[in-house]
Amino acid sequence: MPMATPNPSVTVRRNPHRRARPTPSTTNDPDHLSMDPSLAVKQIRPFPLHDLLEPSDEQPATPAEAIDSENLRVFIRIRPLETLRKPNKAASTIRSRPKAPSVNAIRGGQSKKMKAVCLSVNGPHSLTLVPPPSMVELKRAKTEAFEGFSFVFPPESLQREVYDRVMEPLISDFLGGKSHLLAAMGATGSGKTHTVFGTPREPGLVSLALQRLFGSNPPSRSQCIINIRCEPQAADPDNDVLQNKAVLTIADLAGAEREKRTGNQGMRLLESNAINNTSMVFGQCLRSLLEHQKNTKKPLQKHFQDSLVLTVKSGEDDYLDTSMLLRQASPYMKIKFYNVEESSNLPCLKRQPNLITKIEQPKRRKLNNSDAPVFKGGKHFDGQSIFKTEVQREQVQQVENIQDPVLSTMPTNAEFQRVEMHNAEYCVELRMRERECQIMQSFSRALWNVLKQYKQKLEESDNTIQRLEQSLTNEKARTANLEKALENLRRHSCSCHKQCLCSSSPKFIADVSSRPTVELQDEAHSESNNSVELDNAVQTIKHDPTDQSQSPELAECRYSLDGQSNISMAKEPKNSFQTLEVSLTGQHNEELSHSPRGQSNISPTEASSNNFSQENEAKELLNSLEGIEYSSYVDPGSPHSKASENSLTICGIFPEHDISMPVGQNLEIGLTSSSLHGQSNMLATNDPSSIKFSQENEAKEHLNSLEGTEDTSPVDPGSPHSKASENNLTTCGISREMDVSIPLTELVVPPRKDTGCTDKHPVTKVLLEEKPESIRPQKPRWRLLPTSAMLLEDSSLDSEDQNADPKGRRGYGKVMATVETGRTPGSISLVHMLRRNLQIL
Ligand SMILES: Nc1ncnc2c1ncn2[C@@H]1O[C@H](COP(=O)(O)OP(=O)(O)OP(=O)(O)O)[C@@H](O)[C@H]1O
Repeated sequence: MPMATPNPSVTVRRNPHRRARPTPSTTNDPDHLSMDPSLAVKQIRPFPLHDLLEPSDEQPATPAEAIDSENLRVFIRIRPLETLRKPNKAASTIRSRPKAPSVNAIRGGQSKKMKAVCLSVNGPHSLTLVPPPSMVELKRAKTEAFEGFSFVFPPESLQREVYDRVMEPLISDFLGGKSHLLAAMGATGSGKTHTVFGTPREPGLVSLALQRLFGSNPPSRSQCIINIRCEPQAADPDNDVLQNKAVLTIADLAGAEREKRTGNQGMRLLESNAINNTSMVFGQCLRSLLEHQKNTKKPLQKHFQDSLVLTVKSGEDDYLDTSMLLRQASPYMKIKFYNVEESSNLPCLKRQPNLITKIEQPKRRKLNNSDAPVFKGGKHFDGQSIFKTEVQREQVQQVENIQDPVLSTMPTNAEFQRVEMHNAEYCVELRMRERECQIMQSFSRALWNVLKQYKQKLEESDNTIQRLEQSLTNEKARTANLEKALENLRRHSCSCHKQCLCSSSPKFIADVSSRPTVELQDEAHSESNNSVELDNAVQTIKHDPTDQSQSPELAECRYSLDGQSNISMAKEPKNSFQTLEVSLTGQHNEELSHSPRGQSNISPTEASSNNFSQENEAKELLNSLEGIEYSSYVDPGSPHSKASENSLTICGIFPEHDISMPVGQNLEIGLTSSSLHGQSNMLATNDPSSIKFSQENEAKEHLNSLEGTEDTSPVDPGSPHSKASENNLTTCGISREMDVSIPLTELVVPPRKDTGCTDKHPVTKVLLEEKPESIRPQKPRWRLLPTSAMLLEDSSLDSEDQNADPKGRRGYGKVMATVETGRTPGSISLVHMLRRNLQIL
């Protein structure tokens, strides 16, 4: 019972292949597949090659055609399926496919695992392509028959069989002096390489040909073109064969690949595209030959035989590849050549790329240069003249005449190779460049983004820097304002103290004139504190002598210090000598003036300063204060000495390198109210080694009378200054590293009974021993009280009783002591202070 067929129609592929028409044998008999396969093959109409090759206009054939002509030989070899078992001899015979299921029956029946095939060999020159049932159902394809092949090798054909039919004639012609080309063409994996090169066990065409010629090893896969050139060894007029340089070209072309099947990516994909392009170019070359042969005036001439071996796979999965190849290669069988014997002038007829280029270039130049004048026959025409056009036409005709024989010549094997290689290389290079461009674009984009980010960060950094600079400027302005405010605050504080002292107490005024440095610092004696601290000074002013703006202010600066105030005076190092004047007037004013070297009268307040004009004397004073040589000098004739009757003047002139008085020395000045002689009293302590008192005699007398002690300080009895200030008690002391304090009202000395000082200057001696090595006093000891309060203060000489009594009773005790001793309150207070300070009691 005949089997049902899904596709009763069979199409015979013709050129143009799109005009497929049903096979005549199947148009009227839908059950033709049920017939005997041999009958079915017979009913398939052969490929109408002659109809296609027939010229449109009936013209006599060229002499060459009449002499010798043959078509391009196209072989087809069907690769066996992997699971296909080698069929037996009977099954391998060429037979038609009666119906679709019978295709499997041809190969089937032997193994259930066998794949379905789409190809069936109809005969030695034809085959049938059967689409898969799925495509048939969708009516997307139908069965087609292809015929006219030089030979169809069934899957079971052997390598040797292929060689004998395909390669052996070429080798024979090659050895006879003819060039040939053999190319294997087909889908990937269809068996091109296997056919061309084969394997060691099954050598291919090349191997067998080389064995025939020399014997050599086959090359590797992929696209490979082998040119075997026959070189004449010697000129032999009798042997025409060796005079020709015959070339046998064997090409193993790259197989067309379907990307969906291969799944190639990246470089493999690019390579696959190049391979497909190569196949396409090769097909275009063959199509060009096919189209060219329609021109009967210019028949294709060749001097060698070309052959093409098509390799196909017969599996259903390979239907598309096989169909594509068959459709593409079927028209190639119509290519007809007119064989010509290769002669010595043959190269002249071949395409000469260099010659064409040389000819075409001047033609293009002249054609493009339309404005160039053209001379002919002595006449001149511009670029638009008709004569010029004729000349150009002649030139073009000349070029065409040159090209005509070239175009009429079939491309040689080398030209095919060059075209293929060139196109392949060009495609690969083009894609590589595209890829490089893409990479460079990506890199440039990334680099641009990075640069943009860096630029943004840089702008942010600039903005931050600007903000910081602005903040710094603001901070500087704020700092300047704060300094000004601090300066104003200091001035205000000074003025407040001054006002307070002026209103209620004797003033202590530090008057800084030409060297208005209140704090004196000596770098040469940096280990000591070169300050003169007036009690617990809180006012410290540094003055830059170069700053003129400060001079007037500081010159008038008067520091009125109470018990918690200090004035530190520092000497600048490069001054040769300086003068410190501490003057106590009758109004209890003290002025400190600090002047540079050479200025003896530097105190701006004449009533309160004594001047030293002689440096030598100042040095002596300093030396005597240092225990070596220090002497003070008071100008007896100075009117200032008379004006400062009730003042104590301590003058020191400090040599440049031996600023001993202020360096590391502190001056303590005890000031009491005018209790001894009804006038102002001063008590000052100085270095015990050398002190000069202006009124030392009187002071000693008072002290001796009060305490019974002796002061052996040298005093110039003839000094008019001493006479002028006879009513003052002046005790000056400059002690190293000791504070100089000026209690304006009361000098409170802590009792030091254990002090057994026998020095001639017990006051300063005690102070020297009492004071610690520290630069500043640890805590304030002096209180600044108004004179009136001091007068009412307890002046009891009994320190123990005083300490024992409560504060509220001190005044009472002082009054009582005054009554008992018959001393004035001022003297009692002075004695009290001396006792406590000097630890005499
Ligand atoms: N006629 C044949 N008989 C047995 N095996 C074959 C035959 N043809 C091809 N093969 C096998 O099929 C496989 C693929 O064959 P081959 O490499 O020659 O294909 P190809 O067309 O050259 O592929 P590509 O285009 O990728 O180079 C090989 O393993 C080869 O041995």
